Amino acid sequence: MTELATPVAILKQRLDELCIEQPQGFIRLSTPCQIEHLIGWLNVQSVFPRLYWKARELDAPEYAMVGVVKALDSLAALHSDQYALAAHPGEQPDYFGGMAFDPTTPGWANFNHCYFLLPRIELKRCEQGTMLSLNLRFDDRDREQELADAHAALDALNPPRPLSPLLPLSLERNDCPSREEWAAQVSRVTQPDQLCRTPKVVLSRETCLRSAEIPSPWALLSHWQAGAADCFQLGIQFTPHEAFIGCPPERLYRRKGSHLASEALAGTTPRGRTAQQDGELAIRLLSDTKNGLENRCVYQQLLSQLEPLSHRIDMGEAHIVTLRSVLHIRRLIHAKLHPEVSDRQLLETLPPTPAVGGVPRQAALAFIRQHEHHRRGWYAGVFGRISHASSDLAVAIRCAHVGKDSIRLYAGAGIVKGSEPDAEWRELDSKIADIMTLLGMG
Ligand SMILES: C=C(O[C@@H]1C=C(C(=O)O)C=C[C@H]1O)C(=O)O
Ligand SMILES: [Mg+2]
Repeated sequence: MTELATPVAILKQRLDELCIEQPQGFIRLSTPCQIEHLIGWLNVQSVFPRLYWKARELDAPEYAMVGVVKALDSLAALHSDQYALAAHPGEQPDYFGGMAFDPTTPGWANFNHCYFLLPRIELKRCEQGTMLSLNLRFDDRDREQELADAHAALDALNPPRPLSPLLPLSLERNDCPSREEWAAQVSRVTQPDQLCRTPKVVLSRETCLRSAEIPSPWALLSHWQAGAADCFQLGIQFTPHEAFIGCPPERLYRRKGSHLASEALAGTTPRGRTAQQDGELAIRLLSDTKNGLENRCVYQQLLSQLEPLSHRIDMGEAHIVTLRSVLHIRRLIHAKLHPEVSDRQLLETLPPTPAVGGVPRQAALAFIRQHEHHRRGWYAGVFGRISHASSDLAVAIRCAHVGKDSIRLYAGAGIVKGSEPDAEWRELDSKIADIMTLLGMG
């Protein structure tokens, strides 16, 4: 018996026992399992979608899932699905997925603007070990069909295999916008009359790397995450030849009951070569006017949006977050939400934050729609886990779209008074440096 065969056999037996009962609502059948490397397991599954999620705390559980019990393509549908299941007593499910940056513009092929799924098969690894779960529901479908689908999902599971190493690639790079176009866009935003209308616009770049041989997105994510332990780690794949992966450092929010944690993460400098240089750069970053303004735009908007939703809001001091290639300024925000505030309301209100859009929001988005020529798709959107009891969502930056013959890397920079095109271009490069190094292009 392999590390998968026994747990699958146990779940099948539990499923057969379930047939005799009269199950209602949502049911999760779980059993311990020996699988250690979740991404390696995900890489060999044949069912889509495949999804991976880990929050940025070092002890956060890791989730890998395949297939769907139900997929929701709007926040309204997600909200009513949660509401329907909450009518049945017992456990409530976790939903996973994300949203595009701007639903009013064309997105990526095969990526809905909004997509959250209740997974069919879920592997969850935490400090106590790994659990394999089979999810089912009986409130909105034919019982026999649901049992048959669940059986088929177990039958389709493949045992894990080690991921292949990343081989050196020959990649051709193309930036959109080009360096010259970028300089023109930055100059436009920093014109005094434009700054009066939009004090901050986050401009972005798509770096397209082409090659005849593209590595598995899961192998890429596995190597990427090894150097990004203190970041969120995510991946979603709807079809065999395209996936969205990333290791974002930024939290949109985490909600536990009515306690909300959010943050303003904005203001950047590339890392130094020594700890002493990093220390000096950190002091300079915290006192820098341009970077301070980038951060202030984010927290001011978050505070004003959270104000009507909360009893109480607290914000911490500005501090430095040290990542592998960059330093950022961050301020943590905590709020006690009014009891009726839902994830739907939070997700309809907070994104896109000025960390990825700008201020004022609508004018900044209008500028981006007019001047950016690439499709952001799910880059700078939202990605994470939602449940009745708690939710955790990342701002989907430091991400890549992995296609059949290309890897598209995305990076943005907050353009404000004092931004200079060359320095902001270097900032974009420092934000993709981790993945570029992995690809042998560092
Ligand atoms: C937009 C991105 O990052 C945002 C922009 C930052 C900046 O300009 O200093 C820093 C962190 C994020 O707020 C990105 O990484 O793509
Ligand atoms: Mg910046």
